[in-house]
Amino acid sequence: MAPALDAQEVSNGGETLTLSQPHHNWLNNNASHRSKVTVIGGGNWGSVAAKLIASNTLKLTSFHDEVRMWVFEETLPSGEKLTDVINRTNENVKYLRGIKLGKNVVADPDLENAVKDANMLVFVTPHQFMEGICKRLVGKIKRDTEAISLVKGMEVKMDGPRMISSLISKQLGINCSVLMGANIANEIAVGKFSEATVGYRENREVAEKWVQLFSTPYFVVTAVQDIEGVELCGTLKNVVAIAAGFVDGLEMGNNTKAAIMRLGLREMKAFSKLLFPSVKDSTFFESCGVADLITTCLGGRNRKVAEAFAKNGGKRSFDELEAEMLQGQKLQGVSTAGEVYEVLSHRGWLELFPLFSTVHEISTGRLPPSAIVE
Ligand SMILES: NC(=O)C1=CN([C@@H]2O[C@H](COP(=O)(O)OP(=O)(O)OC[C@H]3O[C@@H](n4cnc5c(N)ncnc54)[C@H](O)[C@@H]3O)[C@@H](O)[C@H]2O)C=CC1
Ligand SMILES: O=C(CO)COP(=O)(O)O
Repeated sequence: MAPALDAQEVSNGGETLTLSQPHHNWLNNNASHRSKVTVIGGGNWGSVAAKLIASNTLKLTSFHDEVRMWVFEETLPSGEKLTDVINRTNENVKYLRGIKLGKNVVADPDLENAVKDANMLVFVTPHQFMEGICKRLVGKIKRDTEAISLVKGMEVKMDGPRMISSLISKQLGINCSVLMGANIANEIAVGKFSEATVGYRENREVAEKWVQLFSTPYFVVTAVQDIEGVELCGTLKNVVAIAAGFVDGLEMGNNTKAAIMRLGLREMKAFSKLLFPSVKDSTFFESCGVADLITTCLGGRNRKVAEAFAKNGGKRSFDELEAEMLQGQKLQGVSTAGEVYEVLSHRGWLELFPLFSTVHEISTGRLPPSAIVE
């Protein structure tokens, strides 16, 4: 979390705001104090996030135009490097083919170089890579940096579950907000309307700066002071989406799928509140809650691969189906189900969460897909 240094009062359109020193620079439109944004992750959602941000940094004087995007380097079948192709064509041909990112997006394969001038970091990679990325960034981040995590997932350690925003905050010593919502990346990439929720811990000014950076007429962002609630919604709905995919694969129909979504929402809420009693009921009615649950259970990648898993009677593994169907994109629901299961069994809560635990047991082959409705 950013240290609360000497509080200052500044005037903002007649309203007096009290700001801590690290955030003061953000309100200063002087070119030397413009905020510089780096997106860490160049996958499907990472590329769309960079595109949204880059359309705004060109218009808003409080940001540098250029948006750096750290891309995990890979060699394409043509023999070219992915970052070279992105910088030459302005397209992420592997993860978001056919969409121009904006000329001010610069792909960078060097993580340290990508963050060296930034004071706003947007984390958006599959959650399993976040621990390694954070380790590489220790000591490389500017002091007054603010972060936001778009990553849906969590970690489980010996001392219990840890949300990705806390991993970032603790490892890097910076404040981290989250942005989650009903956000299927391919739809936003072509300008179809959607909403999103920023979750923040304390500082409303910081949250508003993130809202400003992401908002477009077709991407409407709202901020709520419930970081754990927002992040747990985004994380747990992926487990429910796996269950919805099983139901689709078994051709059980819409009523059954709606029942799965209802039970899933109930378990999402119960689990979140058991872990963090401060989580607010109202958060489940924001885009990050019920709306993300619905869109992912209808049109997400977790649903799609789980449908194929159930159609194959569980005989082909998720890893195999993921590699074949998503071509490098990653599922989060199967590993999240495993992480949730670990928390549930460790705390003796398995019986309280039949949907979450059954998803894990089916995904690991201990139960058949039909167990989802038993
Ligand atoms: N795609 C979507 O529609 C949405 C995704 N999200 C969330 O955003 C996060 C990122 O998702 P996407 O951008 O879609 O990623 P993705 O599913 O496209 O994953 C591929 C990314 O992983 C990277 N990668 C592969 N191996 C790596 C390694 N060893 N180290 C670091 N990176 C590596 C690839 O370079 C690529 O950037 C996930 O938590 C996801 O749940 C959230 C909302 C929408
Ligand atoms: O999080 C998402 C939409 O908000 C995307 O979900 P999938 O990873 O299942 O595609």
